[in-house]
Amino acid sequence: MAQRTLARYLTEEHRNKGRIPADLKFLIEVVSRACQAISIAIGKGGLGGVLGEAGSDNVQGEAQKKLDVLSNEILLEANEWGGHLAAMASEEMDLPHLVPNRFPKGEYLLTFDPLDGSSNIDVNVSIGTIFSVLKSPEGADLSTAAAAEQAFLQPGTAQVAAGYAVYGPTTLLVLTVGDGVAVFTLDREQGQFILTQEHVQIPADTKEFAINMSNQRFWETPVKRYVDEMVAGKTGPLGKDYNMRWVASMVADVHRIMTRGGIFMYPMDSKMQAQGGKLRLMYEANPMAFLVEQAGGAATTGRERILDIVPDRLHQRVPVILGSRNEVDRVTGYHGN
Ligand SMILES: O=P(O)(O)OC[C@H]1O[C@](O)(COP(=O)(O)O)[C@@H](O)[C@@H]1O
Ligand SMILES: [Mg+2]
Ligand SMILES: [Mg+2]
Repeated sequence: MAQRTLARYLTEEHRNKGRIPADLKFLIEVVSRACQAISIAIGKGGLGGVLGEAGSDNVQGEAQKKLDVLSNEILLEANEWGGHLAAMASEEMDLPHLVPNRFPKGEYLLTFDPLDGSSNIDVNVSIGTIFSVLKSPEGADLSTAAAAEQAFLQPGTAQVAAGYAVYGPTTLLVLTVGDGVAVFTLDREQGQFILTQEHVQIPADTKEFAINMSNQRFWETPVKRYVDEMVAGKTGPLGKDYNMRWVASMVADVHRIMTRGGIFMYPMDSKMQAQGGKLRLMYEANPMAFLVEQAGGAATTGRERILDIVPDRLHQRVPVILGSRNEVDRVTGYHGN
């Protein structure tokens, strides 16, 4: 049987199922080509001069790596002439980037974390790109970058597509257009993403959890209780032994959960109370929550469904608990919900 490329999958979603308009299909293809370019840059590593610090800070006060900056530029450049977008927003930019007037414009908004897992770049561990697509609201003020921020402030339920690329031993693109989750593997010789899995389902139960345990003393009581119970294993109230994994690249941790289940938590803690959490809503939590729900899992902050949050700013941070449904429900229940 002929290989199903990303382009073919998207054409089927457009033509046969009527799920996505042609514009969205082309936009996703452009994003996928940018991810291919990022994958190639990463593959060169020290030979390509892409490792190390950029010598600058982003809007969140985090030191940027060369690859954070390069990946951001690749995504901006690839998408601005594509003709399907009105504006883009990124972890690495204070304000939205408007598509310049010299290029054709479209009705979509794209947000991205160009390079996720920055602390893993220089140690050759899996990293990724996360993206989310929204529609620009009718009559949105896109006259200036500052005014455009408002157009992005839509809940995750408004996403029309979301995905991530994981740059690991293989480069994968994991995508949802609201019709389940599909996984594409980059065939480097062909320069194409090929469909390798469809209808991804996250098992409802798991024996594997992912959390940065070094924050334990800062967690709130419900998360402390839940992790204590998992660590107690067979001798505790959950009655089974758990294993722990923490890659420290959200993309890689979420991908493991997509593959074999598990629960991922970057919960609220007392160090982060003022900033609202660690992970960013618009380009980390929302796209991952959309993907996880489409794969039958659940995603909450502990207190509410992530996709229901109405953002009040572009770089808003939120606590994140996602993965196997029964485990997410359990710890969300411990928060009194
Ligand atoms: O260093 P920590 O506290 O383990 O945090 C790891 C988390 O931070 C992140 O790296 C944040 O993403 P960025 O690298 O895009 O800033 C997540 O991917 C990951 O889950
Ligand atoms: Mg990130
Ligand atoms: Mg990043």
